[in-house]
Amino acid sequence: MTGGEGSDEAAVRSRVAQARTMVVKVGSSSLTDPHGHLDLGRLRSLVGALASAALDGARLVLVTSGAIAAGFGTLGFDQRPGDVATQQATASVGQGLLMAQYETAFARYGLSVGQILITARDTTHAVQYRNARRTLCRLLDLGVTPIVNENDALASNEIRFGDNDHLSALIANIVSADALVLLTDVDALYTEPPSRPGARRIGFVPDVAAIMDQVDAQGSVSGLGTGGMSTKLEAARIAAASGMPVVLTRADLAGPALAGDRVGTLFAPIRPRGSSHRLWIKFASRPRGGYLVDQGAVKALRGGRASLLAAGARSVQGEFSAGDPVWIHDESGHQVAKGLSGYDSEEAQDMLGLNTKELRRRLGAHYAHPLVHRDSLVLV
Ligand SMILES: Nc1ncnc2c1ncn2[C@@H]1O[C@H](COP(=O)(O)OP(=O)(O)O)[C@@H](O)[C@H]1O
Ligand SMILES: N[C@@H](CCC(=O)OP(=O)(O)O)C(=O)O
Repeated sequence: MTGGEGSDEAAVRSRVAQARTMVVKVGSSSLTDPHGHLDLGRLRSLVGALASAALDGARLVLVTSGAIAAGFGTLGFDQRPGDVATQQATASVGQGLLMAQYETAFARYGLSVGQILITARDTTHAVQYRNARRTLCRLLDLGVTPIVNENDALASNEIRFGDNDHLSALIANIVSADALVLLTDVDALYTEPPSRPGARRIGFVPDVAAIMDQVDAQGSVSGLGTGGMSTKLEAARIAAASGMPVVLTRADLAGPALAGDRVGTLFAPIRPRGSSHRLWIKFASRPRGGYLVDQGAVKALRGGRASLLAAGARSVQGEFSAGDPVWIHDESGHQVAKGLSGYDSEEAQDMLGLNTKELRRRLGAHYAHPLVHRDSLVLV
């Protein structure tokens, strides 16, 4: 396994210990009793650990599942509903109950909470993303702990996250967190599901990208959560590639995990921290179309810090508006980069293959700019 940006375990632990802004994600399996109902004792002890960190000066965002768990008993069901419409209705009932419990639990420590319900669309569109960032950051500045969940009642099936692991990594990007803490029902990542006899505990992962296919992360054993370990590994990959350390451990170890103590699995950052804007382009934006570019353009882009000029673009793929995220493909159709287009797909058609001088002469000065500016472009 190769070492990443911060491959020395002690150094990464100390980054967690010193982290000021942290996103903490807790899964359904850590908030429920054996029948799948919300377990208030577990919720309150989690809040105890979070409150203690917050009172010590940490700026925490809690990404919490549990709306369905909190709602299905009230509706008279004896288990989590299976169909999407009933799940959504149950989440709508349960989300209020869940929030009420968090509000009461945090209030015992004199702390306020604010609810943020988010859909995948809120993270894939630049304007909503900025809006979410502004609200979350303002809540943190006001000393409030934002409590985030997916807006299950409204999220449509095709675009929903479905599990909160991925969402928590994107929230960590949105608030430029210093660390991400994933709390679940196992103490650490294992080489395979821990119920299997040969499973070995992994304490430190210097490079999450390198470990992804070495670990067997089959779906949830508890049947209460949705993502299992594979969505947690994916969340850890996004966070590590965004330059932040990740701790994965059991929810009752939240206190030591937030303090940077030696618990759970620690994932080292694999890159220096990027700007929130570029991280959004890389991990959250969903392009609807793109540009196919020639070899010269690919070379320039891969060389680093180059913009995509119209001269190197061969064709426009799909329909998009100026400002939309787009893929940049090479001539064999491989993804090279992602970025925000400076032009509508229709305008861009007339610009293909033209150099800056020709663009200015034929189409006017407004067109003498890159198709995708380097500040809004990330290699993939
Ligand atoms: N390689 C692995 N290491 C650790 N846990 C694993 C692994 N593969 C699968 N799991 C299972 O993943 C489960 C946690 O995922 P999930 O139930 O979705 O939790 P949550 O509700 O916290 O999101 C654990 O109960 C564990 O049994
Ligand atoms: N958003 C849903 C939770 C989805 C879910 O189960 O997520 P997780 O437990 O984190 O795998 C809820 O609040 O019930």
